[in-house]
Amino acid sequence: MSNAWGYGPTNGPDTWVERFPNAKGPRQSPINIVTKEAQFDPSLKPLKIKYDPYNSRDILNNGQSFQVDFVDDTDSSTLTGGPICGTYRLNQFHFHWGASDDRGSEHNVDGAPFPCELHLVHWNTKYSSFREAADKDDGLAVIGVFLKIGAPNHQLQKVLDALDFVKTKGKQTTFSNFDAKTLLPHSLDYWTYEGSLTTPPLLESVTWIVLREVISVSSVQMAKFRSLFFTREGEPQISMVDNYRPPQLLQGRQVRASFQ
Ligand SMILES: NS(=O)(=O)c1ccc(C(=O)N[C@@H](c2ccccc2)c2cnnn2CC(=O)NCCCS)cc1
Ligand SMILES: [Zn+2]
Repeated sequence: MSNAWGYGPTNGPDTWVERFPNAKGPRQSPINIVTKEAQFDPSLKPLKIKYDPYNSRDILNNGQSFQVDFVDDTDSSTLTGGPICGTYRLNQFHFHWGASDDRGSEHNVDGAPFPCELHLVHWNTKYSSFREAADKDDGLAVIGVFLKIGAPNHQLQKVLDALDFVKTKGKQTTFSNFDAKTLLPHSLDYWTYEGSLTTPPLLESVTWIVLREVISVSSVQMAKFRSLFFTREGEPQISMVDNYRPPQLLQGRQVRASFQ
């Protein structure tokens, strides 16, 4: 039975609560980040990111986005420091984007969306696997990076060139030797808050780390994202666009800033 949830008119974010009651939970993501209300926390440590290109394995169209999966059976690609305790391993990265450049990100900043948002997904090694960590309060940490229309991004282009081989749901191809660190901006200043997965099962297990500095993407490159399909080969084609959940209620949560 195919994943019933999606981003269409009959299975989109407003319908998810029917099968995934977490949708109404107290720590849902994404959110709108009101920069003036984000309090600087001097106790927050700098992010320490160590990614080994050797761990990148394949690229997959999972019918909601495309993701680059990493081998995560050792501590060779890890996130430490920042707001988290202990060591989190990189499991995958993926993106969310719009049908046009005026929307597409999941988090908003001062009420404004970006055309695209990158998520680098990590799990806490105090648990034995991503799946075991996925439903624990401190199980996951996701780094969010906004993409803004500008100069072509040559590191991103390596990922986009592989999309020709994963056009439809379920397609995957080898994607080795990719250094995910090359997708990060120079500054690792961030906002952080306690939230959730932004897709079903919407588990409230994510420490969100949203970078303040954006990376660039050209309009031509955005068109490449939009050349993918939600649907399987041979099915009536539905373009993979607008695969983002809108901002959710803060419900009293505090957003902290690592910078003044
Ligand atoms: N957008 S986000 O960064 O918040 C995010 C990060 C990771 C996951 C995820 O790994 N989800 C899978 C999962 C498997 C086992 C336990 C729990 C969750 C799952 C469940 N059904 N399908 N998937 C695949 C899936 O959703 N992959 C992530 C694609 C992002 S659109 C989802 C969202
Ligand atoms: Zn995501």
